[in-house]
Amino acid sequence: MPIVKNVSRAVSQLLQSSGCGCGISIVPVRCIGVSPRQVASDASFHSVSFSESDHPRVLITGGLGQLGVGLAKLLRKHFGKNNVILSDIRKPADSVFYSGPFIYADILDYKNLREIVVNNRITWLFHYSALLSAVGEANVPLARAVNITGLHNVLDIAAEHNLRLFVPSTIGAFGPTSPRDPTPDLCIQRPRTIYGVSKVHAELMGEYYHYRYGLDFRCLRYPGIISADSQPGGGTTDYAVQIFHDAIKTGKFQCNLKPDTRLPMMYIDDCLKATLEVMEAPAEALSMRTYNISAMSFTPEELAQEVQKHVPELQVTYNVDEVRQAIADSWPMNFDDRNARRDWGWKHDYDLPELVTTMFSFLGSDSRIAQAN
Ligand SMILES: NC(=O)C1=CN([C@@H]2O[C@H](COP(=O)(O)OP(=O)(O)OC[C@H]3O[C@@H](n4cnc5c(N)ncnc54)[C@H](O)[C@@H]3O)[C@@H](O)[C@H]2O)C=CC1
Ligand SMILES: CC(=O)[C@H](N)C(=O)O
Repeated sequence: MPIVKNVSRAVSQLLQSSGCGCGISIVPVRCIGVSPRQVASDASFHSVSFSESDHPRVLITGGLGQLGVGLAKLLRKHFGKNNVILSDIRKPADSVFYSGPFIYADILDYKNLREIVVNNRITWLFHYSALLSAVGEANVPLARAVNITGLHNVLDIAAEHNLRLFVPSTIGAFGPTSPRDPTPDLCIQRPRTIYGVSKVHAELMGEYYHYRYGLDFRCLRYPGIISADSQPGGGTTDYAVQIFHDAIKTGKFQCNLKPDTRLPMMYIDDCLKATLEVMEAPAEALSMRTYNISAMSFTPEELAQEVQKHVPELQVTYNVDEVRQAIADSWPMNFDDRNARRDWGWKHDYDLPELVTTMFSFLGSDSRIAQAN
């Protein structure tokens, strides 16, 4: 197990430091055996270790989930196919495997992860591995391991190798005692899921490593993300993806949340655009290291009405899943993202009507049950 040495020295340095991460001589990040991993004082933390003319060398962890393949595609367009490595513990589909570099990476295996970062000269890391809200509640020990222990591994490797690190957080990082309409960046965060607790932990640890060790940590709190060509991984907002597939395949959709459950949502292109933009933003522009981002907010009933404009025959019924409903009832209804808009120019492209039109054009309206009949 990892041991943090020199605790008293580290604490006294922390208490003496101004909080900007400057002026710290040697910081033990994590020590194993006789090979302490250290971050030297003269490391250039706020700029990544590639020259301006070079592209970053990117690693995406947990890249085979709902968001990772799309992120790899976007980043490869910007930085070149071979500069972006997708990784996961699952076997990739042929289309993913042959679209660019893929590697096995278990974030719980510290040495393997470090080897990948070193051998591939990684400079930017997007840490997407996680267990989402509903699957997390179904397996708390695994969620704790992946979302918390895995994050610790990633943070230490990022600090040790001077990486720019992106870790997504979520609307799920808030709880029933947070202001819910709207939810600002800074407020009470007392989530009631292991997913939420682990994400608050990630926000705080990332910011702590930033102020304490100078780690270039960047974090966005994503709303529920809606995508056409990738499936959600077991969250509370999954219904908002499933409705499109069911509308097309069967013309019937059974929703597991109540019709009036309002949650912030976003189309995947906006989410990935924001992720790249915050990673490219100059450090001076970032007054914070964790930002809410927002695009739209709707209830299942409102989404169904918009979907019915495209599939008028769609029948929607409600069979509430108590676990998901309790989670959704504790989450923000609207997200206040004014800081992201002011600091680095965040602006979404998709509201509800554009989202629904885009989803149907992706999924192919020809195959709609309504038309097939
Ligand atoms: N999809 C959404 O609506 C939202 C996602 N996020 C965050 O964005 C990130 C990506 O989300 P999704 O792609 O939707 O998640 P997902 O659940 O679809 O994919 C997560 C991936 O992590 C991988 N994974 C699990 N254990 C691992 C391990 N030990 N080592 C390496 N990989 C492991 C899984 O195999 C899976 O492919 C997550 O951190 C999630 O919390 C935040 C808010 C909303
Ligand atoms: C909003 C999220 O973080 C995710 N989609 C979930 O529902 O767990």
